[in-house]
Amino acid sequence: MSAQGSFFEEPAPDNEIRLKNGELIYYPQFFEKGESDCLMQELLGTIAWKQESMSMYGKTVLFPRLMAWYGDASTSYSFSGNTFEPQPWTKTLLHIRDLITPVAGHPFNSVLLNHYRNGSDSMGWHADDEPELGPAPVIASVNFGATRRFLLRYKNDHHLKHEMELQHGSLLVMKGSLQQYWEHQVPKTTRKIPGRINLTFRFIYI
Ligand SMILES: O=C(O)CCC(=O)C(=O)O
Ligand SMILES: [Fe+2]
Repeated sequence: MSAQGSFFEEPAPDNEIRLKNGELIYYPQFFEKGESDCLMQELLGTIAWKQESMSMYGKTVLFPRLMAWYGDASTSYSFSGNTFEPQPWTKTLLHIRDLITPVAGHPFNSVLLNHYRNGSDSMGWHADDEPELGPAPVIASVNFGATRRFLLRYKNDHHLKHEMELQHGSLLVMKGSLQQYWEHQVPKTTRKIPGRINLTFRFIYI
């Protein structure tokens, strides 16, 4: 196809996944392997990882993963009864943020990090639809380490599903009305797998 032909036709990029009332864009190799390996080690060693707890039916339950919250000083974030005060940006987190911002086409002032230590660590069904994220949040999700399944289901019809495998060095941008209409999860697996780190860059409206 000539350059002119492709210019006028503007084919939808094949990394775009258009769901009913929501949109995903997946870049499987956003970071090359060597850089991904370095970033993973750097984040494992420098982030203030913590196993947080939530209260459920009057009991204190530990989240099945380690977490950390970084961002601009003004951004605090609440979910599952917790309010997280951000730690100041590290050099590595700013480096990653500055690479993904032009691709996501949206600024980010905070990042939630999750460390899934093995296949028993997981994240249950939820949508990132807290009011401070605004009505149609753009969320950029960066992945290092073990490939994990990422499942989506339509809130009003659980038969409507989408499944992806998020690999080492990948970037997934969630946008449009995805958080309003869809939930997502990272299920447990019995496979013997190494750890995985996920970073979700967000914009908190203050
Ligand atoms: O680990 C993932 O891929 C998902 C993380 C997530 O959904 C979140 O932090 O809200
Ligand atoms: Fe999420």
